[in-house]
Amino acid sequence: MGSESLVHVFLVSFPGQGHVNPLLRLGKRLASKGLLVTFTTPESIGKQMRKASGCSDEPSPVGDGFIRFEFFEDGWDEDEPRRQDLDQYLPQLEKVGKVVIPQMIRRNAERGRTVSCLINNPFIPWVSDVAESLGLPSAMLWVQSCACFAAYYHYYHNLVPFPSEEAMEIDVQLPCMPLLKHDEVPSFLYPTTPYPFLRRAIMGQYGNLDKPFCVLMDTFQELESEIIEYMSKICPIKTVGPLFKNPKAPNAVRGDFMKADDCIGWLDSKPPKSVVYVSFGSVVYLKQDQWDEIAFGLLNSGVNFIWVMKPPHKDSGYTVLTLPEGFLEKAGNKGKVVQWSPQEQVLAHPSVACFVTHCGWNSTMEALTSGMPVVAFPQWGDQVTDAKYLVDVFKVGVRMCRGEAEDKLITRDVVERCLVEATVGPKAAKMKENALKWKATAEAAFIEGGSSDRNLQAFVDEVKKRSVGMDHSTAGKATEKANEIEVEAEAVAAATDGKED
Ligand SMILES: O=c1ccn([C@@H]2O[C@H](COP(=O)(O)OP(=O)(O)O)[C@@H](O)[C@H]2O)c(=O)[nH]1
Ligand SMILES: O=C(O[C@@H]1O[C@H](CO)[C@@H](O)[C@H](O)[C@H]1O)c1ccc(O)c(O)c1
Repeated sequence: MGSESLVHVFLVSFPGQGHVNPLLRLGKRLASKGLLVTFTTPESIGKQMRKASGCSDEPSPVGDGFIRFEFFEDGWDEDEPRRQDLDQYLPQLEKVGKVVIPQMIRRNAERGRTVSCLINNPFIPWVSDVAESLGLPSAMLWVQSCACFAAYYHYYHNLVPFPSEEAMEIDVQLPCMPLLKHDEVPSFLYPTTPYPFLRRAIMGQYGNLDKPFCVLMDTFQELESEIIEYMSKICPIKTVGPLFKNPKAPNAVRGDFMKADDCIGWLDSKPPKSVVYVSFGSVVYLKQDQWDEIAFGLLNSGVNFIWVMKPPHKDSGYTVLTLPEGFLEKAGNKGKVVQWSPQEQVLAHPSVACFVTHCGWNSTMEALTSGMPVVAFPQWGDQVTDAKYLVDVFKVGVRMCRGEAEDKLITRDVVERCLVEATVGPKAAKMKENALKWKATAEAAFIEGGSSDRNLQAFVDEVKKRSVGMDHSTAGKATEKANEIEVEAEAVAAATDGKED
């Protein structure tokens, strides 16, 4: 069957690696169940994805369906530095996205690929407005834990007290969740957060929560059972994780912004469970003095290690981190420093003993699903909550710090102690045992007939059912609305021309 006769879903992603990965993984899962999937995000990232991962606008077969990429211009010059400032970039994305996404949908309809459903991830809640204005069904993929989803929900609706300027250090008790200390609540909710624009973006999603007919989540029933059950009574949640595992679609289609350095051969040469993998994801940058302490902690512990040292974006304002003098020589063949790693493969490698992680939700799910114990080094956002769960609830981790808000230098001795605790002795063995249990539970969830697979199938069936009503007249209505939006946008642009920067 050609791709054009398939039901078509259109995925719109916030341009961050930790957002693109889960949405693209969802896309591959949907494609493997027989849908045509178009994945879009701004061209500035599309350009990187094309170069590093070969993403193309031609449909690639995935299982019973297809996936293709179609990027959009965000209205700014190629090297516009304001893209690194989300306070400015998020409103720009909304302004442009509300015009160009309907145009893309109309073009697709004209080419025989009528869109039946729009799916977005958080930070770009306006996609639900676009869907509504076009009369299209929509869904949202929540890319963090259900625990964080619940925390934001209770904050948005003012259901329990959260830390405030008057009471900064209060603990937070949410239903069906362990007591969160003040610094274990997603840090965008702290009154002092340096990222209020991300709180605004997430709150925008909650303001729009009545629009998607389904909230998909990259978690699984058995991992967060009580809170999932609780929140499912309030929102139309479907857990579909871990999304990074796709039995029917191997890794051919990927969305990395940077090509991964090869380190698998090096790992092959190391004994089983002898390597510590260190990565802080795609957005966290530590300070130089902290970097130095980690470097000495790694050397002093004597472990083998792979350390990801990604270069900062030129407009990010971060200075390039350096390694202490003579570090690489002292580490010799015990250590490998890379700019970007093939993380899924690294976590699955038998030589890797543990993962020093910033606890982003993707890294958390990938570690749990790979049976990999962690050393938790959270910084901000959901990471501080994920660290709490990894250590105290899932019992697969040692805590190395409490987050950026604490503003505390973690010394080389603490780094060394945590690395030893996570790799040798009875505590390490117990954490590994727990991690392997989570791996087995995760596998049972995503294989055919498992809880996540059933939810995903139910979602696909619902999208197909809703698409039946979407005959030519509905497609025509979408085209008409897209035309109206375009005309309105042109009028606004003409009226404001020259008045803006
Ligand atoms: O060297 C690296 C570092 C990270 N990742 C991937 O990048 C994503 C990072 O997402 P996460 O939510 O953990 O953190 P973020 O980067 O969003 O802070 C995960 O899927 C990782 O597997 C990777 O492939 N190579
Ligand atoms: O929030 C940003 O990225 C990460 O997203 C993950 C999924 O929500 C999350 O688990 C992880 O902790 C986050 O680091 C993000 C923030 C700012 C920015 O400029 C980005 O490009 C991404």
